[in-house]
Amino acid sequence: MELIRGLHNLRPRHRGCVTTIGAFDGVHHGHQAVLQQLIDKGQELNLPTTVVVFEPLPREYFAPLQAPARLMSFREKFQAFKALGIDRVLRIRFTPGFQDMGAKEFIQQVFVKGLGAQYIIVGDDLRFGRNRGGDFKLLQTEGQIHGFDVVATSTLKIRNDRVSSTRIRKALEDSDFELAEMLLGKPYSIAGRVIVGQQLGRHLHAPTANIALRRLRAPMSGVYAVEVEIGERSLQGVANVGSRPTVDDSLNAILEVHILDFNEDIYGKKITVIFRKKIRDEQKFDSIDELKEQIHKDIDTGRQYFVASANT
Ligand SMILES: Cc1cc2nc3c(=O)[nH]c(=O)nc-3n(C[C@H](O)[C@H](O)[C@H](O)COP(=O)(O)O)c2cc1C
Ligand SMILES: Nc1ncnc2c1ncn2[C@@H]1O[C@H](COP(=O)(O)OP(=O)(O)O)[C@@H](O)[C@H]1O
Repeated sequence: MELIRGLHNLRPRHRGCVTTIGAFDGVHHGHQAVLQQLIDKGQELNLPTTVVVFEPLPREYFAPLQAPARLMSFREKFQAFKALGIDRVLRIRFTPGFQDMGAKEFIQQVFVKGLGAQYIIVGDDLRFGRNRGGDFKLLQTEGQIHGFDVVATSTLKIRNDRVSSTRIRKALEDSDFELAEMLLGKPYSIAGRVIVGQQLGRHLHAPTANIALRRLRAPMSGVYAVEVEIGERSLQGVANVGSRPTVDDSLNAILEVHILDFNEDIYGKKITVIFRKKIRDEQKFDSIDELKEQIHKDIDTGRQYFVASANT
């Protein structure tokens, strides 16, 4: 799969495709249905599939503090598109210059000149261009002029309700990992590289592999029983998602996982943490000793959870 970094990197060979545009946060069941429809259409017309995404998301650009927590990083999204069999991803950086582009100009630059789109599938609530002036209708009208078809995505419902990134964020906040998995079509996970922390964990007799969350503010916080994938191995652990108020006052969110019965150096390795069950909320302790005692209780709770779930 090819990543096209910005409109200025579009070449004549990228013209002629079927395409869709959106945030695709989570690449959930609803998104997967749209992407499959796109792949089918591409095969029918013998054209490559191109997914257009904004990075950062418009809401993150305009109101970084109010923007909802993301379900996945761009890297994870890219991997999900790749796994589904999408041919190309066009990543458009939201910049001050870009935000002034009018809706018709957007259609011209992106779909007509840039991609030579033959078929576009979008949500009927899509808004684009300066002041969100462009909508589905405008895209259809322009399609008649420029010769491309525009179709609306159909709504996918699970448990009597629309599948959406917002609903998944809510499920995660409620620690309803079963519902989140049903909506996502896969268990909710966070993947990243293990970075060096304060080297305190080993003194608490609970070393923790730390993953920086960066732009990915996690959609939930607390202590969880988790599965950890390292390469082909699947291990069990307990994780904390939060700002570690007892030992750090920076408020930077981090994901830390103590892997059960494990003693290897995994700095720099890529790991995937799958959330299974919430154990408790994060707390600020008065002393490191209290924190240590609680973490060891969490480890016991995590162990009991995995023993019980193996027996059901
Ligand atoms: C299961 C678990 C639960 C944790 N709970 C809390 C907590 O409630 N409050 C807190 O401030 N830190 C919590 N932490 C984070 C610890 O403060 C942190 O892991 C420890 O300071 C080691 O940091 P280091 O990896 O940077 O050395 C938790 C960590 C784990 C693994
Ligand atoms: N059971 C374990 N769970 C997680 N990491 C472990 C474990 N055993 C050893 N490690 C290694 O130790 C490191 C964590 O040690 P720690 O003292 O918490 O340091 P840091 O503050 O750098 O995370 C991990 O990044 C990993 O390489």
